[in-house]
Amino acid sequence: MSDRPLIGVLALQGDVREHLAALTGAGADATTVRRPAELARVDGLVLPGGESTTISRLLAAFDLLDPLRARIADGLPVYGSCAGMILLAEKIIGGRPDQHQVGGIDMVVRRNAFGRQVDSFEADVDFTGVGGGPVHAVFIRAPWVESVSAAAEVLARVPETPGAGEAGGRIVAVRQGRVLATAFHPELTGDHRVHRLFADMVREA
Ligand SMILES: NC(=O)CC[C@H](N)C(=O)O
Repeated sequence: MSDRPLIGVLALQGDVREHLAALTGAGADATTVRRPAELARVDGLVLPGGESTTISRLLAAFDLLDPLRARIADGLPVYGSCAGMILLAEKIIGGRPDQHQVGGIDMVVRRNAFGRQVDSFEADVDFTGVGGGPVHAVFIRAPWVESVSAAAEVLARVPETPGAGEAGGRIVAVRQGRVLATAFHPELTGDHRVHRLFADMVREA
């Protein structure tokens, strides 16, 4: 693997530009992925935040669903933020009946867990594997992880502060092998440490 891996951002819907900028800031080459041929040439892939039902529908319409599942089974490193986390879950609560799961992490994720769009939520979370202090986590109509199997590693939880309410202690970052997911959006804060962690996972793959 070269020092600057080529990392794709799935560009069907969602905050694609922000992930491209964060990946570049994290020392990777970044490119958009919309077709199977583009998926085939990347060393890693980001599934952005956005709307998971829409992205799942477009994945099927663009003939990317099966190729993406196949590449993940083959060991492609993938990072999903928010809607991307939902897509990577084996099982979701609160999904639409026609919503497709990409899968990759043996976890159950609850959609829109923190409340409505207006109730976006921010917290500083300790993130295993990310040095340099807590990560400022921005949650926007975010999911949280209800449960993970022993195959998956919990990397971050919402701190149990009085203001956190029901969100306190919830799992919001998970890794299973080469697949990483966060319920929040590190691509929105200008802090590239989570993207650097992912770029390192791609270099190691
Ligand atoms: N910011 C986000 O990615 C929100 C995710 C969205 N609520 C969904 O269910 O897909």
